[in-house]
Amino acid sequence: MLRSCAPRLRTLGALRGLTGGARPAVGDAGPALRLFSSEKFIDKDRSLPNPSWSKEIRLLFDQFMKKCEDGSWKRVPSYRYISPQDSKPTKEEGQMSRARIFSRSYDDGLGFEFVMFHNDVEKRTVCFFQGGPHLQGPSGLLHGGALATMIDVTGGVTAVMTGEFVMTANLNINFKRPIPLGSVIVINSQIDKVEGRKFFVSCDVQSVDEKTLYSNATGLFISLDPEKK
Ligand SMILES: CCCCCCCC/C=C\CCCCCCCC(=O)SCCNC(=O)CCNC(=O)[C@H](O)C(C)(C)COP(=O)(O)OP(=O)(O)OC[C@H]1O[C@@H](n2cnc3c(N)ncnc32)[C@H](O)[C@@H]1OP(=O)(O)O
Repeated sequence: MLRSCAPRLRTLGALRGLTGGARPAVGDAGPALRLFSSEKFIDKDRSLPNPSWSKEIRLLFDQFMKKCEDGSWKRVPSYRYISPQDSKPTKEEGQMSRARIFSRSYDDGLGFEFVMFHNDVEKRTVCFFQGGPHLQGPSGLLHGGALATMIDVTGGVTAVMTGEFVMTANLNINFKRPIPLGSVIVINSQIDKVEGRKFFVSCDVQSVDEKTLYSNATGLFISLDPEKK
């Protein structure tokens, strides 16, 4: 039993390691950005343009990279693998060493293509997302679970950027309009309230021209209690 839990514990160790040991102060985005430090990952940064990106998402990427120049916005790096911990894995744990972050588990263009930008002063994150062909739900439309994943990740990043490592406790999603597969959508997420370890986040999902509200959502993210290892 303990053995079968080992890979999970190791992953949790890796995740806890993201905070670098000390718990950074809420509101300090410097340490928060270091949660995404490439030292912890064995992979290239996947939130940069690749040939599968449409013109539309590239344009949005370029616009926001410009906004990063004065430091008000920061691009959030994103990786596929977390660096393996310590010793050589056993055979059964070896399988786990192939673990990928779900939202980065597809090859370029087939699944979740996205980039996020965070504004620390406004405590909000914007995500530009292009859902690939392997994310189909109803014919020609994006699967609701794929959208839920992106809402979860965007909300989670918004909370994580305060400097805490959080887990999702609750998500409530209203699916208002279907999303054409392959289209680019904009997910805006902000922190509405912080109560102790609880981060209340809201999200809306819109078309690029802001004419269509595809979805709105609220989420509760809870930072891990150091007393409850
Ligand atoms: C994790 C992978 C991420 C990989 C990325 C790494 C690199 C990039 C870095 C960063 C990106 C961020 C993007 C992440 C996006 C993906 C996130 C996920 O998929 S997370 C997996 C799904 N979620 C779970 O599996 C949680 C399972 N649940 C738990 O583990 C616990 O329930 C937990 C930690 C959420 C809370 O447990 P407690 O023991 O610490 O806290 P208690 O004492 O139960 O609750 C504290 C307060 O919160 C309320 N609370 C707890 N759960 C609630 C709920 N569901 N609804 C409402 N209130 C709730 C309680 O009533 C309590 O409130 P009162 O302090 O008394 O006022």
